[in-house]
Amino acid sequence: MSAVRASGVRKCFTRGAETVTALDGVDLVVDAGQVVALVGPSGSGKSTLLAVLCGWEVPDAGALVVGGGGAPDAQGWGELALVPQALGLVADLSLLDNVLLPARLRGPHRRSAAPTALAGQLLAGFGLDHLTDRYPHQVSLGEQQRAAVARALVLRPALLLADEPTAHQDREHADRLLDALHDAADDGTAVLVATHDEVAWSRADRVVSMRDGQLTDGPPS
Ligand SMILES: Nc1ncnc2c1ncn2[C@@H]1O[C@H](COP(=O)(O)OP(=O)(O)OP(=O)(O)O)[C@@H](O)[C@H]1O
Repeated sequence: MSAVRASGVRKCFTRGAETVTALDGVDLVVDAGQVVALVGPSGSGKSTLLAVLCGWEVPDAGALVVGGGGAPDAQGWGELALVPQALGLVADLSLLDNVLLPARLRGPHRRSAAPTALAGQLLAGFGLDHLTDRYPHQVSLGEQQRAAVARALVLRPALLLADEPTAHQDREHADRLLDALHDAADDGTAVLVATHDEVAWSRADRVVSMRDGQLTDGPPS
């Protein structure tokens, strides 16, 4: 089952008299249980593609089906989760409360013990279990990034979009993050990860390459 089906997606930005074509007719399918690495040079359009897929940006043209259908920004955290490049942790919440936020927002009627247990496992696996009561500004950038990945995984979303999730990590922590993305895929999550990390490409089920807003299958030539 595909979690992303995009065809002919186009997105332009206007800066004064200049128009930037960030996405130029992008076709992409990501299936449940797959990890797809989205690679390409800085400025090629990777973050814009993730922004369109999560509903932060509206495409100018093309067809897009995310999850079970409907608008991307109408999907709950259980359907679509995001690790943005800027992380987006809530400054006034501890790391643990940040990670549990998707479960809280989902509402009490559907709350179960499962997210709490998974949050604990993720935080321990990412070496954050001694930092759970700290606020984001009291931990390192790499620790914040690992908390943001844990938050995105805590509901085992149908689709996970991750923008450079290993950018602030040493190799060992990066590998633990990649292990967690692949564990989620083994549980059925479709994972699309924009990355410059060649280990992430080598472990992905598929690599797609962006250049000047155009997407092709396979690693860059
Ligand atoms: N809001 C915006 N307004 C104007 N131009 C934008 C906007 N967002 C992105 N762009 C431009 O669109 C192009 C694609 O940017 P994007 O952020 O998608 O690249 P990227 O591949 O994710 O780069 P990086 O690897 O550096 O994160 C770039 O030329 C960028 O300057």
